[in-house]
This record gives sequence, structure tokens and C-alpha cells, in this order.
Amino acid sequence: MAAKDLSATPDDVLIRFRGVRKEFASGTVAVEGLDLDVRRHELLALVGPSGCGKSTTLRMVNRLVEPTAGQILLDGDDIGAGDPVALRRCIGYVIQHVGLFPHRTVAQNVATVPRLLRWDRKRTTDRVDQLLDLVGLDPATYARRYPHELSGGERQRVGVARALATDPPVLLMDEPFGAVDPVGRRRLQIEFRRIQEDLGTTVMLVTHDIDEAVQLADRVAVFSKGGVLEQIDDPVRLLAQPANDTVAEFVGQGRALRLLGLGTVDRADLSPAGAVASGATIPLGTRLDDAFSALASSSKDSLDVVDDGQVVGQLSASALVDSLQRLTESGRD
Ligand SMILES: Nc1ncnc2c1ncn2[C@@H]1O[C@H](COP(=O)(O)OP(=O)(O)OP(=O)(O)O)[C@@H](O)[C@H]1O
Repeated sequence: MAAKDLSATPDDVLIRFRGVRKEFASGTVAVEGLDLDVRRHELLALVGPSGCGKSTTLRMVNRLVEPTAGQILLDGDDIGAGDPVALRRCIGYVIQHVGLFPHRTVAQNVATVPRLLRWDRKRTTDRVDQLLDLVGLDPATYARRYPHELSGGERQRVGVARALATDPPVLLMDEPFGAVDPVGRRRLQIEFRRIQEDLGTTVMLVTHDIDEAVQLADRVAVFSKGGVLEQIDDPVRLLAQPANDTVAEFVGQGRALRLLGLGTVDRADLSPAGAVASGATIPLGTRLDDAFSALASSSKDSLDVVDDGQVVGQLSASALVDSLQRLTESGRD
């Protein structure tokens, strides 16, 4: 399976779960009757309450867990029929506590799979440097460091670089940004999304954080206890139109604000700049939830919006409400 070009077939589905069930020896049913398609090049987030089977679902894709029933197809092939070691070589895996080898340098950690594949030294070092650059770690500074000489966020970046070393078509991520502080986390999420789009990697991402899911993912799958898939949709639709009470409860009371987080300040939202400056300024393209916070903390009822150092208009509270309305409408058919 590793040798196959997974980008070669026209089928839009890369990973297909068909009637997958996992019952552990203890009798716990972690996943039940799961039918789920993961599209090629998409970032699919898996969310749901603790213990609902998200990690088990993920770990069945690289066969760290074997299903009790059903099938998982990767590009049309039943993964249960092939060699699990070959399978894992074409699937990157990133977990919360990255699991870097403590006695190996950053470069050696990133080179783990290339070495297993017996890449020559030059190809390996070139790839390591390229990946460290990609995740924002200067190779000259970081390549020879050991994991204990890195911050949590830097370790997480090395984990991502290591998982991407051989440019796997599939990346499984289980709470990959969980150990990073909120500010570093947002930066890392944005950078990761850019890398994923550039490389075209198909990603399944398990997260507890609904905000992370709706900000990052192309689609979000909401599970309930017992590994039951309640809804799978794009973030706007999920927030605007939860399929049932379980999903509505899970996506939470902050739904309106989360929807705002999916839009940005656009010229169409602005009224002409007044003669009197409104006080606070924000750049065009600011996320609507950040604009809302800026407005809430300003003493005025509108914000000046700047682009290229010029005030291009004002954003009022009512324009923000209109934007939310538009986002909600776009999530409904
Ligand atoms: N190896 C195992 N043996 C027995 N039961 C297990 C095993 N691994 C997981 N479980 C059980 O299966 C269920 C689903 O676990 P899983 O880790 O997939 O959930 P999760 O949604 O990822 O949870 P969390 O969000 O807390 O990480 C839980 O009830 C868990 O206790």
C-alpha cells in the first residue's frame, strides 16, 4: 500500500468507514455502526464528549486498534487486508504528548521515518531542514537541540515535522495542540492549516476544543457516547443548524460568537468613515469575533477600519449583527 500513489484516482473519498464497530475485551463499545467518508485533502475534525470514541476511531485508521466489525478502506483498499507496518508508513500520527525520543536531537527525531526507509544522508538532511523551516523552527538553531531544550510549543512543532517527514497522504492528529498555551496554540493552528493546505494532506484531527474544530476544519464530525456519529457538516452549517439537541448542546451556547469567528470584516460591512474618528481601529480582514471584542471594550458604538494605513470606513454594532445574520443564513439551505 505504501508504494501506491494515493493522489492518482479521481475518487473524492480517501478514507471510508463502513459499518465499523469496536468493542473492547472489557465489553465497552467505543464505536458503533460507523459510516464515515473522509474526503481527499480535507481536514476533518472529530469532536464529542470525553470517552465518545474519537481516539479509537482515529487509531483504527493506522491499525493501532483493530475493528471488531466493519471495514475501513483507504483509497478503496481494505486496510485490514494489508501489512500494518507499510500502512503506518503512509500515515503520519501526531499525539498530544508528542512522544519525541528524548535522547535524540530534533534533527534525528524528524529523520525517524526517512531513516527507516533508508533514505541517503543528503536527502534526509535536506528534508529535515526543509521541514523545520516549514514549521517555523530555524534549522541552524534547533536541529541539534534535544527535546528537553524546547518549549512545549516547539516540541509540538517538531512532532508535526516528524509526522510530515515523508509527506504522507494521511495525517492523524490526536489533540496535537493540547499542550500549548492559548496564544501559541492559535498561531500554531494557523500555521498548521497553511502547511496542510500547501501539502494537500488529508487530516483527521481529534480535539476537545469545539473552537479549534470550527476554526480549522473543512468539516466537523460530532460524536456522542458509544461512538455514534450525530452530524458531519462544514463549520458554518454545524453552528447555524445543529442536526439535533445532542449536537446543539455540544456546540454550546457560544454558537453565535463562534459563528462570528468564522467571518472577517469585509468592505461591504462598512459605512463611510465619519468626520470624527470613532476611537479604536481594527484592520480590514479582522475576525468578526475579535471585532466584536474590540467594539465591546471601546466606549464608542463603531470602530474605524484601516487598510494599508488608511481608514476605509466604520464598522458599527448593527453591521456586526447583520454579518452574523448573513453567516447564519449561509449555513441554512
Ligand atoms: N484499550 C482499551 N480497552 C478498553 N476500553 C477502552 C480502551 N481504549 C478506550 N477504551 C474505552 O472506549 C471508550 C472510547 O474511548 P476513546 O479514547 O476512543 O474516547 P475519546 O472520545 O477519544 O475520549 P477523550 O476525549 O476522553 O480522549 C471509552 O469508554 C474508553 O474507556
